[in-house]
Amino acid sequence: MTRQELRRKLQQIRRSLPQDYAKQAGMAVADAVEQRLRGLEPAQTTVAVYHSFAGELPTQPVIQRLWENGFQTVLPVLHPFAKGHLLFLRYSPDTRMTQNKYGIEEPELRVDNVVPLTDIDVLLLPLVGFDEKGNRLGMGGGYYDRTLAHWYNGHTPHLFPIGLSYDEQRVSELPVEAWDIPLPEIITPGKHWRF
Ligand SMILES: Nc1nc2c(c(=O)[nH]1)N(C=O)[C@@H](CNc1ccc(C(=O)N[C@@H](CCC(=O)O)C(=O)O)cc1)CN2
Ligand SMILES: Nc1ncnc2c1ncn2[C@@H]1O[C@H](COP(=O)(O)OP(=O)(O)OP(=O)(O)O)[C@@H](O)[C@H]1O
Repeated sequence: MTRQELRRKLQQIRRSLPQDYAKQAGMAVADAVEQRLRGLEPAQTTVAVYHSFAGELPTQPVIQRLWENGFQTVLPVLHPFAKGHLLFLRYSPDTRMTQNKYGIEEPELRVDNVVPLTDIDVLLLPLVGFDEKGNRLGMGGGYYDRTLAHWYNGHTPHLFPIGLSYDEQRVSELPVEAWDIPLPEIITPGKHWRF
């Protein structure tokens, strides 16, 4: 199967999961993320989250839990000029939001609210599929691949990436491209994967 075929198939599987199953899954992952971050000083720790869309595991419970614990959170925003790149902006309950070209909620772009990748401690990221080596298949924009490249090249010593996913999005082996960077960790409702 090609990447595009796999992407379509996995997206279809994810979209067909029942609503109550999705809700339980989101809560289970919120618990696991909370466990994983235990011991970190919340006020001093910045966690990049994302707003789920297109059948992704619901991240609202994760975001809610991080706020309850006092973590600093940021959300990805499509870069206004650099195609295929993300910016990360401060995100709190009173952040003014807008919708990007894909219909995903993101903070209004204000330069004061941009947080450099070097100031982010934990990068929670979406995926469409993953395999037993931590390889990741995304939506196809290369956005997170470009973000992960900074980490992989050692430019972000504090950053730690963790993928969030349904168990149903795992395949035994993904086709890998030169720019793909495997994730060190993925949290699903059923398992905490460390690669
Ligand atoms: N929740 C969430 N936020 C995210 C991402 C994500 O995967 N999930 N991204 C992670 O990169 C970025 C947005 N990336 C996207 C890339 C492609 C399409 C998209 O709809 N592309 C095609 C259809 C592809 C398909 O359905 O297979 C299109 O434009 O029609 C949407 C978002 C930033 N924010
Ligand atoms: N580090 C990079 N530098 C330059 N181009 C890149 C980089 N990473 C990915 N790309 C480009 O981005 C495009 C999309 O890549 P790919 O299909 O792997 O996206 P994805 O991982 O599914 O999406 P995303 O990371 O946005 O969730 C590819 O055409 C690739 O050439």
